[in-house]
This record gives sequence, structure tokens and C-alpha cells, in this order.
Amino acid sequence: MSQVKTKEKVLEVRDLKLSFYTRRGVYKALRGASLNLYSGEVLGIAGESGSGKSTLGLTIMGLLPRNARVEGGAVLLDSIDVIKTLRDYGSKTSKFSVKRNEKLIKKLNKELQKIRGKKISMVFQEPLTALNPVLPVGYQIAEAIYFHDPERLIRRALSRNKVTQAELRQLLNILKTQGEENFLQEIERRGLQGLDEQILSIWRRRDIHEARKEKMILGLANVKLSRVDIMGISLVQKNMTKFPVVSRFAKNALIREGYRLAVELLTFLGIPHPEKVVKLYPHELSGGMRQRIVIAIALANNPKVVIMDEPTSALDVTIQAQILDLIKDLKSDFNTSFIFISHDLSVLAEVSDRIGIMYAGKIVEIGDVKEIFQEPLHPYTKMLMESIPTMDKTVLKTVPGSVPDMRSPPPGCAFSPRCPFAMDECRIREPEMVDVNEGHSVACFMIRKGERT
Ligand SMILES: Nc1ncnc2c1ncn2[C@@H]1O[C@H](COP(=O)(O)OP(=O)(O)OP(=O)(O)O)[C@@H](O)[C@H]1O
Repeated sequence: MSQVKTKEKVLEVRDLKLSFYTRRGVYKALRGASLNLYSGEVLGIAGESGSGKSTLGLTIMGLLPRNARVEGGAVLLDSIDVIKTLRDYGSKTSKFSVKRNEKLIKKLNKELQKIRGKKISMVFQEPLTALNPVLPVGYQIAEAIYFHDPERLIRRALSRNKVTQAELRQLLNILKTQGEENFLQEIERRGLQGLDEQILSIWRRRDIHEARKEKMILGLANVKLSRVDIMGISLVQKNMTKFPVVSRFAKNALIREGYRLAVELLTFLGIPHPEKVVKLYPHELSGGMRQRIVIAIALANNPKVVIMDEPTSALDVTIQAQILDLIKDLKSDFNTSFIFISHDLSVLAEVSDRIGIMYAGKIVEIGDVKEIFQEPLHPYTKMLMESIPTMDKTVLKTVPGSVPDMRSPPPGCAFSPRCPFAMDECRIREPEMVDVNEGHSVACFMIRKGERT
């Protein structure tokens, strides 16, 4: 069994079909896309421009324009069918109405409010559009946590308020001598939940000496809440935040705590001087820094799935390399799975555990990154691999032809008009996905079950 297959499945996209209704015709952007995402992995999605990569990512998030009709399939996250509302309408109606669809999208947006940003989040290519220009970045991270999980901020603030320096010394001792598991048990026994993440975020830092870490941890006992903050927190706890003035007053106390968490997150993401950075506005930061902030917001609530759509394409190569290194670290340190969308295969090779190749709205090959690069099976994947620029290539190959017009994709296998191996069968029937190896599947008539060309 491949390593990935034994892991827990966190997301399933099943036979997803989606069209865009425009004045110029109906674009069949997704024509039965399927994939599984497993815990703690990075699944790369590659394909030429127009193959439906972004549409796939946005559909998983339920972020669809009013002209998008879900014709069939499912997106299952934690056994919640994310697109049920739209699919029920799209697959039953014979005459599609953009207005009616818009109403359903609004309803879906309400349904997904509690999931987006908490269980699943997305990072786009351009960080400036994702950030609010008139708010400090720390506030934006804090607000993302306050919106989804105010209790977490309350736990953090109250536990720190309660703990004494002597207790912190004992906890630190347990952490040093008995390890994290015993430390967490002790935190629970003492009713200090919320303090664990604050202590561990300091303890796990790689940039400072142990003596400094100890000092910082003991210093947590000195950061006490003001009376005003305690009042604000008790208003949130008693659910008395219906009135705008009360709500703002109560929110302030927790946003302050959110800022502390933002500093911890940014430290973890390798941002120097995080205490200063949280107070800055997006325009005061560089492109790479802004993208790190967006990644921090996406990770703030420990989501199960993060979708990254070309997150490094707008950055120069050195910053791109730093962000890719960061993503590699994140997957081992956070309990999160990533879908990484990119047209750049060399970028995907660096970060992905598995790769899915998309063509004309379908995944045509999927497998472990090594197999896809060393033993690609689908003719399209092979041609894509040959088009990767390397030092020893003097002539750069491209995939001949262009992506089909998605208003009338070719019958049979959509790649057949460009495929040098196309047979009669390919122009009539669509090949199904077959498993050739554990975790490696491909949709091509040349490859039958267990066979290789
Ligand atoms: N809102 C929309 N209205 C109409 N057609 C759309 C819309 N969004 C996408 N499409 C069409 O859907 C198809 C898939 O587009 P998509 O952006 O998902 O591809 P992509 O693989 O992400 O490409 P790129 O790498 O260029 O972003 C394209 O034919 C595109 O023209």
C-alpha cells in the first residue's frame, strides 16, 4: 500500500460537472472531475490554462459566480456535501435561470460561512486583493479567529490570567523532562487549556536559545488582563453582544488576544519582527510578506484543507522558493492538507506528495509525485513533462495544438485531436480512470488495468 492511501480521506470530489452559462454559449468547465485528498498531504493540480484548475478550487470552496451551474457530482468535506444546494437546482432544472441560481448561491454562502476559513480556506495568486487595505494585518488575522472561534481566544486569555509563575515553572519542567504528551495532560488536569498553545509556540521556536525560551514562557504569567478586558470577555461568554456598542467593546478585548496569536503565527511562518509586522498595513509590506500574511490567515483556524491557487506565480523566484519551503514545513507542522494549483510543474514537483493532471475539465492522471514525473502514463502528461525547461535542453518542446473550446469539447477522449497515439476508439468513447498501481490512476485506452505502455 502506498503511504498516502492508508491516511484518512479528508476531502472527496466525486464526478463533478459544472458549466458556465454565457451569451457566447455554455462552457463545460468541469466534465466529471474526481479526486481524493488525504490528511497531511499536498496534492498538486497541473494542467494548461483553461483546463479548469481554478474552477475546481473555487467549486470546492463553494465560491461560484451566478452563471455557474452545477450539473452533477459532489464535494464531500467531513461528510458535508458542500455544493448540494446548487447541484439539486442545477441537475433538476431544464431551463437554467441565473437569477434563481444567484439566490441559491447566496443561500449556499450563508451555509458555508461557518466552514470557510475554519475547515477549509483558500490562498489566491494576488495577496493584495485578499487583504483589506485599511486594516493592519494583525487585525485581519485576529478577526479571522474571532469570527470562527472566539472561545479559543477566551481560553487563551483566561488561562494566562489565572496561571502563576510557580505553576509555569512546574509545567516547563514537565515539558522538558517528560515530553509534550504529559505536558498536555497536566495542562488539562490544572484546567489551563489555552495556555498550551502559547507555551508550545515559544518552546518550538528554532530561532532562539533555550534560556531565552524559558524566560519568555515564565513571562507569560506577567501578562494579565485589565478589568475592562475581563468585562468584555464575560459579555461574550454570556452572549450579550447583540447591541453594537457592547459588541464592539467585547470584541476589542478578544482582538487584542488575537493579535498575540497573530504574532505567534507569524513567528512560526518565519517572519522577522512579528510584533512590528502585525501593526503594519498591507501596502507597507513586500509581495512575499503579504502572501505569508494571507497564508497565516488561511491557517489561523487550523483548517482541514487549504487550497492554494498559483500562490507563488506573482512572486519573484527567490521569494517563490522561500514560500515553497514554508509550505513544505507547514504540512509537517500543521494538521492540514493542501491542494496546490499551478501550471508550473517544476513548482509542483517541489511541494507535492501527489499530482493530478487536469485536461479539459477532468483529472486524466493522478499519482505519487515520483511516479508521475518518472513514469508518466497518459500521453498528455508525457508531453507536459517534456515541455518542462531544464538546463540540458537546447530546444524546448511544447504540447502541440491548443486546449479545446469548452463549449463543444471533442467527442470521446478530449485529448484525442492532439494525441499522436489516438485510435478510433478514442474518438468515440471516453476512457475511464483505471488503477495501474497503488494510488496511480490514468484515463487512457492504451493503458488497461495493471498494464503499462
Ligand atoms: N465566470 C466564468 N464565466 C464563463 N466562463 C468561465 C468563467 N470562469 C471560467 N470560465 C471558463 O472555464 C474554463 C476553465 O477555466 P479555469 O479558469 O478554471 O481554468 P484554469 O485551468 O484555472 O486556467 P488558468 O491557469 O488560466 O487560470 C475556461 O474555458 C474559462 O474560459
